[in-house]
Amino acid sequence: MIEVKGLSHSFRVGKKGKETEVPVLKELTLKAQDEEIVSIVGRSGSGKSTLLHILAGFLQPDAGRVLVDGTDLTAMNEAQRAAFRLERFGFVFQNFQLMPGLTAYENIELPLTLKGVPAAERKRKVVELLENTGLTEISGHYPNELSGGQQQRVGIARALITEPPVIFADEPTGSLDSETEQDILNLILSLNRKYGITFVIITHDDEVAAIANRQYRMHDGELTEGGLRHVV
Ligand SMILES: Nc1ncnc2c1ncn2[C@@H]1O[C@H](COP(=O)(O)OP(=O)(O)OP(=O)(O)O)[C@@H](O)[C@H]1O
Repeated sequence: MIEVKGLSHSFRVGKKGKETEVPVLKELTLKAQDEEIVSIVGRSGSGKSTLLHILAGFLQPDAGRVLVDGTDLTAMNEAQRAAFRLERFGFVFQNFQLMPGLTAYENIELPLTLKGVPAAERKRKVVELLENTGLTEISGHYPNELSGGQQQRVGIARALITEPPVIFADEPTGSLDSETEQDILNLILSLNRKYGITFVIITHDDEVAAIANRQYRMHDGELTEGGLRHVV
């Protein structure tokens, strides 16, 4: 479970000596229970990316706490946060961020190789995940030989391969047409059900936000909880 309490952050902007403080996050409270899909919807500039960077431990807030299963991320130093992130969090990006020189298979395998997982275990895991994400047939293709939707499937599989309990997705369908968007949202829903992974989705799109069990709305750095979707 992720719990955010009293989270505030400002950026100092402008010329040296003449900087001004711009408050970006104002006393936020947020909760993401295990196995939930949580969405944070808001306009450009409302502070969503700043919040995501703090939740994932890339940025230290001015005030407040981020508790992940009771462990306070904000009390850790940078190295501790990086190690924690590697173990616990996966990331999905709007522009996929696949390695262009690696095939779909190799892109998905890469996090396991970096973790030092033995070859036989890597193969078993990648083959299984390729099947579960519908990618087996295109596993030998390079990113530029794939559609946007296929590239995002590979991006999602790569985030999943190390089995993190939480995946942060920053505008995961922002580069896709509406039909492909639906396809990727269905994949996220099915992976959430199958593996019990918590997804935290940042978006400006109300339709994307609507797949979440718990929906937050960000407006000028303030966050309000906008209702629960009851899954049947
Ligand atoms: N490193 C920074 N230094 C100064 N100001 C920043 C910095 N990062 C973000 N900001 C400012 O903080 C505010 C919120 O930005 P943020 O990127 O969090 O919004 P967002 O909702 O994610 O927008 P978008 O959807 O366009 O990515 C903006 O006014 C932005 O200019």
